[in-house]
Amino acid sequence: MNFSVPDFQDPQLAARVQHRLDQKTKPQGSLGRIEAVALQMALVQGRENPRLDAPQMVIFAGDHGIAAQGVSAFPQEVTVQMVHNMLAGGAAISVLARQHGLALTVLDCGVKEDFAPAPGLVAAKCCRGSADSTQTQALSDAECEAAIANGAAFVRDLPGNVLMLGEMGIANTSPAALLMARLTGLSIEQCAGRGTGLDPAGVAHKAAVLQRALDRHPDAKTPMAALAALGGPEIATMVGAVLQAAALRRLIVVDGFITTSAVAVAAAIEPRVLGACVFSHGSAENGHGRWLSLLGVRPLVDLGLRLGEGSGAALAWPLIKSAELILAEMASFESAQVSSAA
Ligand SMILES: Cc1cc2ncn([C@H]3O[C@H](COP(=O)(O)O)[C@@H](O)[C@H]3O)c2cc1C
Ligand SMILES: O=C(O)c1cccnc1
Repeated sequence: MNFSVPDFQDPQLAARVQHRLDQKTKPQGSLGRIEAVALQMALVQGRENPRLDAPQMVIFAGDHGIAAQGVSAFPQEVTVQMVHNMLAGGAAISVLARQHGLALTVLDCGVKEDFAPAPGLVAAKCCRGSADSTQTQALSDAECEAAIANGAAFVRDLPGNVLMLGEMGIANTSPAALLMARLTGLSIEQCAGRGTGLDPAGVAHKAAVLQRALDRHPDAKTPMAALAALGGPEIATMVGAVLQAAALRRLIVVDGFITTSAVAVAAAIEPRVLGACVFSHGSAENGHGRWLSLLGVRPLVDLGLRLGEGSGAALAWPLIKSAELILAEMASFESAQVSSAA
């Protein structure tokens, strides 16, 4: 596994782009975070005139053995059912992807059942669902490596220069919370949340289960060891996809808590990936805000979302697109013959 991710920090390019933004017909800095996103996409693409081409929303789907411990409010078969719903165009992400012209692909990273071939579905199984991490490693080392390679290979073949992260997998807030606890050192209570809608007793049960998983794997400390012991198929596949997308200078739009877990593992392996990531929203899931602060990043919007599926990334897409167009199309004081500040 060797991803050569560029150093997106280029002070000279940044100064040139900032100068261009400052010359546009507006008070300096008045477009706020939109200007920061424009600057970021220039640095990611390594050019003064970044353009966003064929954004790809990818739903990484997988199942989780830890679901057997009653850590989700929904049964495991919902993963398969929701994949069908997404392919049929009826899920939240189907609606939002259609609305915004985002190509939508479901990547089967390790759903328990097999799917018949279908338009918009790509098979990349590393396993048929992870094992229960309270009992054994969630993914064997070989499965985890296969998942990372699958994610990287998938992104290499993907058109466009924007990767938008979505996921589907009943119980996957559990591996995400486990990875958060292991990577940050925070207590499991600070990382585990309601997921699909557990009540307080359900959250307490989930935290107790997750503490057992952490205790079962005390030596899984490196990012790769933690990912295999505590993670899951769609998270591991996403880690490979994120590393590969950053290596290819693609902008990565991160959705909620689960996609953040994959980005955090990728960043623990190669910190430069964070430079390629735009975080769409602050999820209402308990640990998310805390994790984003520790990663030193700020989400674009806060809409009280707690769905996943890439829904927040899709909702933030128009803001990201606006940043591109402001930089590309807005006139300067000189070209529009507007007087600049006195
Ligand atoms: C109908 C339905 C649609 C969803 N779409 C995304 N998720 C989200 O909820 C799951 C994670 O929460 P937990 O860890 O509590 O199971 C993931 O599938 C995530 O994508 C859904 C969940 C449900 C029930
Ligand atoms: O933030 C998320 O990604 C999330 C939160 C709850 C349930 N599913 C996903």
